[in-house]
Amino acid sequence: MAEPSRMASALFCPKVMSDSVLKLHHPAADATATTWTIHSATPICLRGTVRVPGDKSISHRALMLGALATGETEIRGLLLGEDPRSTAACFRAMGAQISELNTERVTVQGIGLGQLQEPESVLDAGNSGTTLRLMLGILASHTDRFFVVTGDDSLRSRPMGRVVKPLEQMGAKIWGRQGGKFAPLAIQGQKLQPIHYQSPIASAQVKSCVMLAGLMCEGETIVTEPHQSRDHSERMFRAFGADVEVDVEACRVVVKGPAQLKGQPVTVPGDISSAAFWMVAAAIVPDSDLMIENVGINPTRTGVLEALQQMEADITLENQRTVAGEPVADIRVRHSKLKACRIEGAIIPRLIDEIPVLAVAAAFAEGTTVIRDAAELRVKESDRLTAMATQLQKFGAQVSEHPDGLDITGGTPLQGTEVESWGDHRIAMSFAIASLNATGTTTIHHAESAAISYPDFVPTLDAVVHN
Ligand SMILES: O=C(O)C1=C[C@@H](OP(=O)(O)O)[C@@H](O)[C@H](O)C1
Ligand SMILES: C=C(OP(=O)(O)O)C(=O)O
Repeated sequence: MAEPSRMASALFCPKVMSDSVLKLHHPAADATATTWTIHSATPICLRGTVRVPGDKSISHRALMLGALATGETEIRGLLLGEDPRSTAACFRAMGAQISELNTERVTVQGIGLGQLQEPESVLDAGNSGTTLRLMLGILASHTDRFFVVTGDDSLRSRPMGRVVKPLEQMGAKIWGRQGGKFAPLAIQGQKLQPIHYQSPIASAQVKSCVMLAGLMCEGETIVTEPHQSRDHSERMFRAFGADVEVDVEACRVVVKGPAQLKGQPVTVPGDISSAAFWMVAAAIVPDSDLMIENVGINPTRTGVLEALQQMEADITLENQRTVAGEPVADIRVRHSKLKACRIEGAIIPRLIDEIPVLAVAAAFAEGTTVIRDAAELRVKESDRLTAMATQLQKFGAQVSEHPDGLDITGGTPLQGTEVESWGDHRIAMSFAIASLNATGTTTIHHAESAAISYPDFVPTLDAVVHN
């Protein structure tokens, strides 16, 4: 537990802000878009307690496995972001009974492995790569049923060949744009054969897609990857009764099928990817002290903690515990002087979604932070390397872009500016954090995307900012 006197200052610091630091408006030309204007006229600090929303990866998997299991799955702490909503809508369209989504309690009445119904229309994964790629592994193995899947402009430009290729090796029949490389994709379900797939990329989406297809195969479906990616599927498959073996050293997973899944209670921990915004905010804004409660600290996700600790951020983990098979802690972060670090190699999949906000931390760190082996960021919701390089430069930061990373030299004071987020949630929220320690006003376009993973980002920011 935290030292009591410091806890008290974190929890009970009086809030004196009279007005919101962040203002929203909808540009006349596009009522669906939201622009954020953040004004840091007087020195601010961040204080208090934050409870981040449920983990996005675990939320998707709980809905999917719940739909494939027999019996009821009860989910507590589900993320109510747009991405899990897309997953819920797709599985409802295939016959799963999913109650109204809320954070308290969602129930999924599963219909059993291989029993999803052919949907009457196109399945829309929205902005969510996880929904589309994981769902493909499930649909491909549903014999005698036909599916068409698509997504928004961003998702239709993201590579699907990485999951289509192993599924085709298993016998799947999939058609799509450019020979199956891009959605929309059409799938004619087949009886699949198990394979040993050596994935060229460390991707939990690729691994999970093949594992999901393997659930219905007879025999061992094996996936190896160059570095270990997040292991939420492995943990949840086991909890639902599937036979899964993991060799962490060899980055290898074996699924023995056919499986029988049984509905389970799932408690979703807070998302460390959402917590990362507050960790960086508290680390860079002078006089800040934030307690971030109930954060999932699964070791395959904690690269952001290690990177920030390497940067000499003042971080302590308190109240460590295990909730529904996932390690959880409260994370306290206080402002400190940051130092540059190198982020590359095996840690990259363990902090892949946090690189944009780590780039913000680097802009305030002494020395040059080097990020490499992160070319995957070019095929996320936007090209996150170009987005961070070009827009941080507008703030006055010294950033150079490399094919697989960034060099960021900290120390130059940032100045408020006008930036584009390309409708990418992680980019929009990263710039909001940068603006807290920039002088003047920052305008962030297309920030409505925050609702993809963090619908309450703006009220949470307002609650913790003090001056
Ligand atoms: O499996 C998952 O839930 C995810 C895996 C990651 O993608 P990749 O596995 O494609 O790197 C991550 O970027 C994404 O936000 C969620
Ligand atoms: C990359 C992300 O998600 P997805 O691939 O599911 O769209 C993300 O949330 O940062």
